[in-house]
Amino acid sequence: MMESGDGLPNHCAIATVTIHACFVIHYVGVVIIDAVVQVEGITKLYRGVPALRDVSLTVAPGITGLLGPNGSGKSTMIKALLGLVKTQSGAGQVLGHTWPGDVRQIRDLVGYLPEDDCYITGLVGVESVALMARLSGLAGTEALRRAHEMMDFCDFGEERYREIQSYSTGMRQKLKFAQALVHDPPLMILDEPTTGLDPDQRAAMLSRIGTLARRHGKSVILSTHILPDVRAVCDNVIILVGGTVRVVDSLENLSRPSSPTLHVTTLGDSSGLVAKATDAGFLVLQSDDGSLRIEGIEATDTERVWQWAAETQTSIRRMQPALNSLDKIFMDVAKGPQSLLTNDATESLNAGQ
Ligand SMILES: Nc1ncnc2c1ncn2[C@@H]1O[C@H](COP(=O)(O)OP(=O)(O)OP(=O)(O)O)[C@@H](O)[C@H]1O
Repeated sequence: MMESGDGLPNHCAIATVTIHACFVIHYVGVVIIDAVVQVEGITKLYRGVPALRDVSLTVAPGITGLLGPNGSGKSTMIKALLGLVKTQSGAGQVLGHTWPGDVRQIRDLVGYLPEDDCYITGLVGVESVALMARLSGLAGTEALRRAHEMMDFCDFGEERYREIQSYSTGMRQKLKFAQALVHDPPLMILDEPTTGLDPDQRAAMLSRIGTLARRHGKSVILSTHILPDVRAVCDNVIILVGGTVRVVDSLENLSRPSSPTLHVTTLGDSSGLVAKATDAGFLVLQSDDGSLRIEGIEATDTERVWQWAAETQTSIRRMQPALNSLDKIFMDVAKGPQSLLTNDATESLNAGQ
């Protein structure tokens, strides 16, 4: 079997191209991106207590970060989409299938990595992945071949022949990932896939997620508390708080400051530069680490900053357009009033309908 250069076999690439074609409709000169998930009015009560309150959301193709404080309803939302919990209300579509009516077909098209461990004691790693392949309809030899391919993609060596009970946390996360991917689904729903991973393993996991989305056209819903992971790979962000959707927007939109701002890191004293920028009418904020945010100045206007630095003998180490901090957005949203931010992904989808 030929490979596509990143450990995934070519049939995987072909399948995802085909799937992608189903979700991107070309009209003359206009590309309308269809939604991967579009649901409305989902309410889920656990013994009368709401975990999801009239949730409506649209997930565009690409990688979407699903964020929220503990208990905000992320896992319940995922389980609801997969029909693993029954909801009191809600309707919509997932990958073009009616939700919740066609939930069995939907499950066939989704690779789910649950938050908790899920394996059968006594099996070795590759047997466990092959079992998942067989459960999703592949015949014995093909299931085993595919399981090995997925284990290669997840950087398993000889450990694939060890019993899973002996696996480290990182290996168990990789195993769940291989299990979720083995049937080549167009949509992956990953619940905390990097929890418990060391920095190298975490980077490798994020790189795999990026590869699946960018090279193989898969869509990913990534539920996580780790905001740098969202910054690293996500295109869009959904924030749930108290069972309601507070934000659905692209990461690019959320990151863009309300006015153009430069982030400048200097070596040593920067007071001269601060004075020059302030005299020129710009608001300058100094961070705890000593770096500066010069607000109101366009990224194309860096010449002026270099000039001020030269005039005040300030050494600039780095200068780049400033981004809003995802941590701050998250904290503001989590503690703030009902603030539904606009959703450029949803708007572009709605505009095309
Ligand atoms: N099986 C259950 N029975 C009763 N209540 C539940 C059950 N599962 C979840 N809940 C409650 O529903 C709410 C949402 O929980 P959920 O696990 O969906 O949140 P979460 O955002 O995934 O949390 P975390 O980030 O901690 O995993 C919480 O108040 C939780 O206690």
